[in-house]
Order: sequence, then C-alpha cells, then structure tokens
Amino acid sequence: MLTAETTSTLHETQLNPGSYTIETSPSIKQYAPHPALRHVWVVAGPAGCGKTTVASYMSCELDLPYLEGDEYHTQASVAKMAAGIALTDADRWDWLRFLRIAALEKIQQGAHGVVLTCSSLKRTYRDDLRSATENIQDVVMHFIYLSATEELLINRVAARKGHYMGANMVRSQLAELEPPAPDEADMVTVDVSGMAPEVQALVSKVVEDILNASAVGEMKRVQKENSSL
Ligand SMILES: Nc1ncnc2c1ncn2[C@@H]1O[C@H](COP(=O)(O)OP(=O)(O)O)[C@@H](O)[C@H]1O
Ligand SMILES: O=C(O)[C@H](O)[C@@H](O)[C@H](O)[C@H](O)COP(=O)(O)O
Repeated sequence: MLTAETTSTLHETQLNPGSYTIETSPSIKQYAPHPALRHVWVVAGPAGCGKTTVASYMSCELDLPYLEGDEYHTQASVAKMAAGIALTDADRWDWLRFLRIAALEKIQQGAHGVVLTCSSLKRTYRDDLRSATENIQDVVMHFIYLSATEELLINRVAARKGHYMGANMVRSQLAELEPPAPDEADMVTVDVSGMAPEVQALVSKVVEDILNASAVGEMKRVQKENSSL
C-alpha cells in the first residue's frame, strides 16, 4: 500500500514504490493540481500492459494533453517491431529524445501538465526522460508503472486489433524490462490484472496521493521561503 510522506520541498517528496491495492473508485477530477506545479505523467510498462488505456483515462480525467509514445517511433523502428524484431538502445535514444521534446513543447505552450505513454523499459531510459524536467522547478515528472504477468500481456496483445506489436514481442519486452528500483521514488507500480474500472480506481488513488503530496510539499516550500524573508 502506498503512503505519501512529504518533506520540506517538493523535490524531496517521496512516494513509496510498490504495488497499490485499493478498495474505492474515486474520480481524479476532484483533485485540482496545485496551481504552481505542472506534472508530467509517464505511463510506463511493456507492450500490452494498458498504457494507452490508462493514459487516455488520465488525460480525460486530468484534462491534460496526451502524447502517445507509439507515434514517436521512426518508421524503421515500427517496421522492425512489426516484423517481430526487438528495438535496440540505439533505436530508442532518438525516440526518447522526441518524447522529451514533445512533452516540453506542450509545457512551454502553456499546458498545465502532460500525460505521456512510454514503455520506459530500462532505468537508463527513465533517467533520460527525467533529464527533461530536472532543472525546471515547477514541473515534476512521475512514472506510473503498469505491472502484469507475461501471460496477461500475451493475452491482451493477442486480443488487440490493428496494432503493429504482436504477442511474439512480449517475451523480448520482459527480457529487457528493469522494474522500478527502490531509489526511483518518482515511480509507482500499479497492478493491472483487474478489469478497466478496477485499474482506473487504482490509478485515481495513485494520482490523488501524488497531487496531495505535491501540494503539501509545495506549501511547505513556500512557507519556508516566506519565513526566511
Ligand atoms: N484492465 C484491462 N482489462 C482488460 N483489457 C484491457 C485492460 N487494459 C487494457 N486492455 C486491453 O488490452 C490491450 C492492450 O492495452 P493497451 O492500452 O493498448 O496497452 P499498451 O498501450 O500498454 O500496449 C487493448 O486491447 C486494451 O483494450
Ligand atoms: O521500447 C520499445 O520496445 C517499444 O516502445 C515498445 O516498448 C512499445 O511498447 C511499442 O511502442 C509498442 O507499443 P505498445 O506498448 O503500445 O504495445
């Protein structure tokens, strides 16, 4: 069970990584983000875990623009994946760069946050994405990592229609996957084995906790600043 533990500044705000279990089904809409902060939500995990499904929900609930990671691959990378060939690091660096640029463009254009899908399979890829916001004080990145078994992923990819990614790619995705490390405090794991409403409830709770923790962290930062004037 995730608990939010706030500290003196936003950047020190810690959220315990770990799987969520949840009983209620709140809407995220009631949780207005802190006006001084903008959030980049990266929905992560291997093919078929539900990134697109969850990100669409979050984008709608939070009223934020949505960047679909699949659309930022080069044609060559899509052709590779469609042919059942796993991407390499070299294939992915530009993709990650395009995603970073696209997310920052949305922020620069005035969006109060962004929802982004990106498998972010390896720690180095996540660190690369993190570099986009690390020097921007009012923008904070979060990873929502969707966790599922190989069997579930294969079943969901196999049942999905009209996508270049075949079920034969799940194994290579899992072979490369580096699940959240204990020090990745900006990453929260959500178990997606349930049906959509259950997953949505888990995601809502994750977002609620993060927004609450961020708001408290930001308030403490402002109070600290004011007290030192
Ligand atoms: N919680 C769920 N229960 C059942 N099916 C789901 C669930 N989430 C997603 N799906 C279905 O599984 C398939 C893969 O989901 P998708 O969102 O495309 O995953 P990803 O973007 O991570 O590849 C889609 O056909 C989607 O409709
Ligand atoms: O890094 C990769 O190997 C790809 O980005 C992959 O992880 C991603 O999942 C594809 O874009 C397939 O799309 P779906 O994840 O939507 O199936």
